[in-house]
Amino acid sequence: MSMLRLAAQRTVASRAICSSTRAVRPLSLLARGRSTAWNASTRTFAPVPLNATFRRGYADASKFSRAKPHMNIGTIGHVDHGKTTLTAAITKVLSDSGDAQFTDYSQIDKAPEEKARGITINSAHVEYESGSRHYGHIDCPGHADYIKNMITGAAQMDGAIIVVSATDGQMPQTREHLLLARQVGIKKLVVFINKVDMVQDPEVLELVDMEMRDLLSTYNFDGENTPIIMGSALAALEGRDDEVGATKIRELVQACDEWLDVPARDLDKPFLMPVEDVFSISGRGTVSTGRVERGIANKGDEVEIVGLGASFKTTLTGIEMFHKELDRGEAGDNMGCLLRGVKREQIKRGQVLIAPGSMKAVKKFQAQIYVLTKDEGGRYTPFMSNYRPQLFLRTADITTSLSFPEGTPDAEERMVMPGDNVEMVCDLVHDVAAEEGSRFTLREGGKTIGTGIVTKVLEHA
Ligand SMILES: Nc1nc2c(ncn2[C@@H]2O[C@H](COP(=O)(O)OP(=O)(O)OP(=O)(O)O)[C@@H](O)[C@H]2O)c(=O)[nH]1
Ligand SMILES: [Mg+2]
Repeated sequence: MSMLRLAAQRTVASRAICSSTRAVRPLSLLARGRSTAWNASTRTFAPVPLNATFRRGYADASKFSRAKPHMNIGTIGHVDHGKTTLTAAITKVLSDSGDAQFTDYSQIDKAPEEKARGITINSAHVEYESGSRHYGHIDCPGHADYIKNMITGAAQMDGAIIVVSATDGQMPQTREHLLLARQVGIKKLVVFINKVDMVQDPEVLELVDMEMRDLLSTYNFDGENTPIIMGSALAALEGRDDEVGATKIRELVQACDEWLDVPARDLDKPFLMPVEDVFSISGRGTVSTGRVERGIANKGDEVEIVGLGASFKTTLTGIEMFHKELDRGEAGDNMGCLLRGVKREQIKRGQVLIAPGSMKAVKKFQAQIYVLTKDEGGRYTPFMSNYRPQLFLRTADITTSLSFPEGTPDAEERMVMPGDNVEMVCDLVHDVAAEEGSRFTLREGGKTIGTGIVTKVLEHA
């Protein structure tokens, strides 16, 4: 193991990563079309401005087919382990059988800063099909500075592929992403041990495999039975060494088909879609994108926008998914909604679109919180009442103060230690749509320090 760790440290030390904490808007399915869009007649991606893309969607988009069940998955894992290469490789291998449009690496990491630094910053959406499913795939950033974008991406996934490099073995964001995946409700993962072309010693691969199984179990995934595929995303992308390249990609997709479950969709519950991103389309209005968490929305339905100070109603005048038009969106869909008469400034990430009256914004709630230990990437030291971390709930990111519930003896002197499970009161700076059972993550200074679940709403907005 020491060899692996040493190799890992070397790799990290050798990476020249300038650290920027600039907040970056994630790309969304529609944002992806901001610079390229699939042209069915020429079978190529062509540069198209966003506005044109969305308008074109309405002008000539074909209908989205529901012939195969739709599932949202994506790539997570430590920086540089090959998530984007794997994403591109999947579309390449599946495009050979006509089940995907090849999306090259440079079309996924296409922002100038991503290209300059060779890392993913924004999560990106691609789509492909297996024999039995239609997949929406979100490629997440691995760099610790962009965990915020990773959380937003992972929050939309029903299952995930965790990529780990055979040369490094598990690394800090391998662990943190697993924990966050668990927290946002991902139940099953498939592991892809990448870069096997760079490892000659089979024992090293065995060790990475064993360690990943242990780690999965630590975070309450099924470590014993989770499929682990070993291959080389780069070989597959470059069309060489089939036995570690294309063959392994096909095995990976098959493992996703067989192991990851399409979750039971809450179609009967009232509609809820967290806002992931917002665009303004001149001449048409404002579009909000996100994954429908529950329920159904039909074109023409009234929806309410709730959270971050907003609460108003509007009409859904259009629904689009992967540039194809829909008459209705349902739980699990990753879609864009055209909203009547809403200005771009009126809606932002962190709010939700809901069936009118089905949920309220809250300012204060009681929650059961688990505080991560330093080994889990959390705090080294305890904290006290009035501690103020960032609270991530669905796509919202809000400062909260934490205090002990009324009546707690010696509340002022009480300390919360890393590893503690505590009941605390969250008093939010802005209101957010939440209810009992809503899950959230607490972060501070670039670290995940806790996870929690709302147990009782104390104050509505
Ligand atoms: N030798 C080898 N190199 C690989 C393989 N897969 C990816 N790489 C290289 O590893 C580097 C990082 O790959 P990316 O796909 O950008 O990694 P990533 O996980 O998306 O990185 P972030 O998104 O920044 O977290 C690139 O130089 C790839 O060419 C592989 O199978 N073998
Ligand atoms: Mg990447």
